[in-house]
Formats: sequence, structure tokens, C-alpha cells
Amino acid sequence: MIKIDRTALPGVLVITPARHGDDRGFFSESWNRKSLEDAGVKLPDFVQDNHSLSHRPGTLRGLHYQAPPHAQGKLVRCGRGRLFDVTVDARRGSPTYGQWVGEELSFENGRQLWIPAGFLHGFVTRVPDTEIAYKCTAHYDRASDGAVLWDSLNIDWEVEQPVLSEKDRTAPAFADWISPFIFEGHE
Ligand SMILES: Cc1cn([C@H]2C[C@H](O)[C@@H](COP(=O)(O)OP(=O)(O)O[C@H]3O[C@H](C)C(=O)[C@H](O)[C@H]3O)O2)c(=O)[nH]c1=O
Repeated sequence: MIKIDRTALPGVLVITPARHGDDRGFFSESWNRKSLEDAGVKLPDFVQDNHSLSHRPGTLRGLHYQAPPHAQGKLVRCGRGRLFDVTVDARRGSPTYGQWVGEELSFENGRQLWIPAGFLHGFVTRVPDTEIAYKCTAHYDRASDGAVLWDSLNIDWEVEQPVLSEKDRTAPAFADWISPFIFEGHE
């Protein structure tokens, strides 16, 4: 049975598919639209799957977004290793604007995080060779791809000197950034 947990950010969900174990290991349906809808969760269509590997623990990718009309909802899971996944409500006018939630995703716990469009996404890895896989509701659009500085929102990343890309090292602070997302009055 798939497990759905709400978070402090309305619309952001922790989804844990069932694992069927036996002496070989386990089998799990990592994505099943009907199981989610039977559990009362209707997600938009996904059009692109992403997969990245981070060699060093403390690799931090984020906080990222794609501006409308290419905004992406993401269903995130950790295929190998362990990471701390973070999302921030970036919808201007939202009651939870600028608030964040974090969830440890790992191969062991099999947890997934549903992040709607309008939210920033980032993660920091906790062990070597951590892999992340996520389904996206819009295709990659380089021109609308953006970043907000990872440590400009008092997020407790539990990392001192993360491994960052140049893009992430030089991103604008949240307070100096004008979000392209508008809250539309529902989750
Ligand atoms: C995102 C993306 C990137 N690329 C190319 C562009 C670069 O040549 C290379 C690395 O891209 P980037 O440094 O943006 O990768 P990440 O730092 O992992 O960024 C991602 O990490 C955060 C956590 C996210 O949620 C986003 O999906 C995305 O921003 O892959 C593609 O070809 N397609 C894509 O969808």
C-alpha cells in the first residue's frame, strides 16, 4: 500500500511506495498513477525523467527552478545513497512564501518528495556516489533555468562547505531575487 504524508508546505507531499521483499531483495512500483489516485493524490502528467550522480558527499545542487511557462513539478527519489532534499515555496502571495521543508530521501527509506511547480528545489548528498532520479512535468528549457543562493534562506543543510557548481556559487540571494511565480489561491 502506498503511503502519503503531508508536509508543512501545503501541496508538498512525501510519497512512500510499498516494497515487496523476498530472499532475493525487493520489488517496488516506483511510479503508479492509479495507486496515487486511489490514495487521493492526482499529479500532473510527467514528460521528462532526470537522473544525476554526485560523487562526493556534501555535493549541493540548488536551489533551482524553471520560470513559467516552463515551470516544473518534480517527483524526486534517491536511487542510490542518501540525500537531504529541500523545497521552498517561491509563489509570491502564498501564505507560506519563503518557507521550506526538507526530507531525507535514501535508497533504504524509498521515500519520494512531490514538489509542485512554483517551488525551488535543491538537495545535498550525505554519502559518496549518491544518485537522484526525478520525474518532471515540463521539459528542460535552458533559457528559463534559474538558481537562488543555497544559504540565503536559513535552511539547515547540515553541511559546512558544500561542493557547488559555479552557477550555484554565484546565484542571487533569495531576498534579492524576484520570483516569477504567483500564488493562485489554491494548494
Ligand atoms: C536540468 C538539466 C540539465 N541539463 C544539462 C545542462 C548542463 O549541461 C548539465 C548540468 O546541468 P545543471 O548543472 O543545471 O544540473 P543540476 O545542478 O543537477 O541541476 C538540477 O538540479 C536541481 C536540483 C533540479 O531540480 C533541476 O532539475 C536542475 O536544476 O545538464 C539537461 O540537459 N537537461 C536538464 O533537464
